[in-house]
Order: sequence, then C-alpha cells, then structure tokens
Amino acid sequence: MTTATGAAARPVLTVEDLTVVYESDEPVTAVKHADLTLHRGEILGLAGESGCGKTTLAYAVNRLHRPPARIASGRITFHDKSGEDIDILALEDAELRAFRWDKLSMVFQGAMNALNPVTTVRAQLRDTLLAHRPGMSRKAIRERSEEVLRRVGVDVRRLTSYPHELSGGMRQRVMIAMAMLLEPQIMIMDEPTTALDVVVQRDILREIVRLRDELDFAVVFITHDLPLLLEISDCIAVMLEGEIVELESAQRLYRDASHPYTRRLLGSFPSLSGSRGAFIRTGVDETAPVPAQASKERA
Ligand SMILES: Nc1ncnc2c1ncn2[C@@H]1O[C@H](COP(=O)(O)OP(=O)(O)OP(=O)(O)O)[C@@H](O)[C@H]1O
Repeated sequence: MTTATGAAARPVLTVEDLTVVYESDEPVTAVKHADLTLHRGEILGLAGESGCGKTTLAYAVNRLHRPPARIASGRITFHDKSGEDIDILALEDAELRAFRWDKLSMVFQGAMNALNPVTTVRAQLRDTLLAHRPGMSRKAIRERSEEVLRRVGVDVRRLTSYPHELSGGMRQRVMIAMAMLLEPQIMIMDEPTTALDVVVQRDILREIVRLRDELDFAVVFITHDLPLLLEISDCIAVMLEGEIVELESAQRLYRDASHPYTRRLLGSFPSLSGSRGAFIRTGVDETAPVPAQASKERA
C-alpha cells in the first residue's frame, strides 16, 4: 500500500464504520461511521473544532470510553508487527490491559497532571514496566527508564524527582516518556501540549517528530490547531460534527482541500490565509515538499 506521502507502508490500525453514541437523555452521536487507516510510522493529524468528536474517537480506539458512551457500530483492527491482526473491540479485560501501553499508548489532554503526585518519576516508570514485563531485571528497568528520559530531553537526575518538582514542560515530557516506555507501535496524543507555552510546545513537538523518525511508531495527533498539524503531520483527517469529512496528505490538504469545511477551517487561521506557506518556516517556497518532511530536523 502507498501512503498519502508516497512512502510504501503497511497499516498499523484500521478503523471501519465506527459510530459512538452518548446515551444521555438526549442521545448524541459523537462519531458517525468513521473510517480511518493509520500506517506504520505515520503521523496522522486529527483536526476539527471543539466538540466535533476527536476525543471520543481517540478514546474509543483504545476502548477507554465510559458510559454513557457506547460503540454502536464498527470495527477497530490493530495490525501487529508480528503479522497478527487484533480485533480491539473483542479483547477481554485482561487482554486489553496488556494491549494498552504495550501496543498502543495515549497522552491525554492535561496529561502532565496525570502523574502520581506522591511517587517519584523512577517509581512510576518502574511500576509501568513491571506491570507489563514482570520478569524484567532491576538493571534493565534502570537502563530503560534512563533511556526514555534521555530520549525526551529530560536529565536522568530527574528520576528521583516528584512531579511537583518539575516544570509543566518537563512533566509533559515525562508523560511522553511513559507513553513510549514499552515501545508501542502507536501513540495517540490528544492535545498533549495545549497547556504549555508556545516555545516549549514547539520543542516537544519537534521531539515527537524526531522520535517517530528514529523509532518508527505511528502517531495520531489530535488538536484544533490546524497550522500546527500541517507542520508536523503526514496525513490529516478533518472531523465535522462526528464525521471524517476529509482525509488527505498534509500537503494536498493545504494546497487543495476539497471539502468546503476544510477550506473554511484553513481560512480561519490568519497565519494560513494571505501569502500561503509563510507560516511554516520563513523562506519556504510554494513548491516545497510536504511540510511534515521539512520539519523533521531537530529543534
Ligand atoms: N459524557 C458525555 N455525555 C454526553 N455527551 C458528551 C459527553 N462527552 C462528550 N459529549 C458530546 O460528544 C461530542 C463530541 O465531544 P468530544 O469531546 O469528543 O469532542 P472534541 O472534538 O474532542 O472536542 P474538544 O476539542 O473540545 O476536546 C460533543 O457534542 C460533546 O458535547
């Protein structure tokens, strides 16, 4: 199969006909018959205004949705690198616990507040490792913990820190380190940097793109910040009122969006209207390659 960016890649996740309904007094169909294919090593941006169903879709993919949310239709298949296909909606509880973090991890909105406040970074990394790799030696745990921290640009001396001793940016990096701890094949990131200031946000995003290049996991990146998605994504899915109305390479979407809503969305960001291309990096010309590729250099 060929991805929208032109590279041959196999799918790692297929979502077919997914419908999620909140069975409240007035039922809300938050995701409507969504189809999505994520390829190995791909960064897929999920864009759309607040309330369009992005988070609901991400939660359902990882079976983290809670009542009143109910999956009314669909099929979600994880294509493991071993060649096995895993039907996520059919997993038993124990299988699901083993699956999460290991094959697919998530960094949530405001995740930096999700760290346990009374436990050191070292203990949190160790607990996650031991839950999934019970036989892991102390030496291997130490080495892996140090490695993931280094990868996200946090000094290993921070292993002995408690979350309150870290800055917001550092806590978010630790959460990303947790998410990559078990070398998942997919990381879903739901507005992972929204609460951070712009400079730290860019720094972390560049890091995610660089890590993806090195480690080749796939990323679903959710935000309503379309300019940012154009910069880091290979492909972008646009959601409107629960439907995926467009799924295109970042480049095609930017230059030639077909859905009127996408065009409106593009036009609603002052930095994207007017002289196209200026927002990405200074000096980028109109005929330059896919924005995501150009942003792969390190910060
Ligand atoms: N617990 C709930 N009960 C009923 N409706 C809900 C519930 N949670 C979300 N919804 C509705 O589902 C729809 C999709 O919400 P969702 O949070 O998935 O959107 P989103 O695109 O992620 O928004 P945001 O960007 O603000 O996070 C919205 O109409 C929302 O009001």
